Amino acid sequence: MAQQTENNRSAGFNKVAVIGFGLIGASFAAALREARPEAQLLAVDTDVATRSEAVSRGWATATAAPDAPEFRAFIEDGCDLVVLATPVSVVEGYLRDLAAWDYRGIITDTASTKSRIIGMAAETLPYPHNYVPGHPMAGSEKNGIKGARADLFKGAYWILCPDADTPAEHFARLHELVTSIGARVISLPREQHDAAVAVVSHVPHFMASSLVQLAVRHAKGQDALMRLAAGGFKDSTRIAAGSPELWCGIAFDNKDALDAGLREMQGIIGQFADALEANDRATLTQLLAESADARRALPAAWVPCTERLLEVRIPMEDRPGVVAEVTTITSKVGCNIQSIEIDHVTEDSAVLSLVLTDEGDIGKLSMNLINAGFSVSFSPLSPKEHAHVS
Ligand SMILES: NC(=O)C1=CN([C@@H]2O[C@H](COP(=O)(O)OP(=O)(O)OC[C@H]3O[C@@H](n4cnc5c(N)ncnc54)[C@H](O)[C@@H]3O)[C@@H](O)[C@H]2O)C=CC1
Ligand SMILES: O=C(O)C(=O)Cc1ccc(O)cc1
Repeated sequence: MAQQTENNRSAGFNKVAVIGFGLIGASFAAALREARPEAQLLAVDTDVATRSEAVSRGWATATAAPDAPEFRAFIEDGCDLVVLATPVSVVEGYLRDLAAWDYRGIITDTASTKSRIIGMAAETLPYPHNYVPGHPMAGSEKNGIKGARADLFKGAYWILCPDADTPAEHFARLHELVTSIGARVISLPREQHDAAVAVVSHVPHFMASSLVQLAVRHAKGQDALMRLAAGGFKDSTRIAAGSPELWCGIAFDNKDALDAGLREMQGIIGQFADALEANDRATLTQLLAESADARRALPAAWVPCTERLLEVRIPMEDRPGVVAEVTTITSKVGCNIQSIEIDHVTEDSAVLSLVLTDEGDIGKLSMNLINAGFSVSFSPLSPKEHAHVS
């Protein structure tokens, strides 16, 4: 275990380029600088003021304009992680640069939609398996480095989308990185990502924006109306203040799922309106009660539990895609992977070792893994036994 832990520590990233140093890129960099102060961090951004603020805040060890020779030199001289945190519309040029410079390190991104960027990466990158799509499910209505904070991702979910070609070590390293900045990883199949976030992030944004539209239309000629907007209105519309350009880009990158979600919402609003029109109190109460129950059941802020840990060991001889399959099954049943290690047994066989916190349905996890053809062994682990957790 001591050797294993040592290996995992040395697997931390030492030279990281963050491209796009706005709300998300700069917040990630700030968190990484706290978690791993010894790592070099290059901030790449088109905006001069952003670059100078990146250094003055201590969130980058160096900066470069996209066309500066320092950027290429950093990539070619041992950069081991590139994080793409620009709007998706400008990502393609960077993928081309990385391909032209024969970059062989890991690439991830933070984009709110995945299908377009995944398509570009598959077409452009010579080593597409080195690209592991990512998406932090945290942010804010502010944009740019001015809105960035080192604690933005604390307690947040961070989606990773490995696939059958993703090397187990890449996933393990990114998992360690994401957990080191206080976020928790959810593994999601690539093809499910955009439809899933349409429902929980993109449709809600447009609903918030619609609510504000409604109020603005009624406020015309009624000066006091907006001042009456109380807590409830503010709670449900905060995100509507987000960047229109960013959200227009997200909408068109996820056009079909967003369109379907908005039309479904029209139907749901219609159900409320119909019940009201029909004086149907029972239906109206029923709809409200269903929503209230589901809203109350949302988990409170997540605090990692490291008291009762469980180790799951899964042999992975000659089988591609084990990490994607196993981590997706784990996320699906609500279990949380605290850390992930690969113990190499022989040259072509290894054991995937997951340490789980005591969340989710372990019974279901075991059943689903066995049904998927894995042989699994579970054993309880005390925090002391698992040095990597602390
Ligand atoms: N805003 C949010 O709450 C969240 C955003 N995201 C995603 O993260 C990505 C970044 O979003 P934000 O940080 O919110 O945007 P932002 O607008 O705050 O930052 C974008 C940064 O990229 C820079 N930039 C623009 N074009 C560039 C180029 N060609 N080369 C280099 N830098 C360039 C801008 O100067 C700015 O500093 C987007 O893909 C977004 O969908 C993901 C989760 C949450
Ligand atoms: O501001 C908030 O609370 C958000 O939910 C922000 C957000 C915006 C875009 C994403 O892709 C993910 C999260």
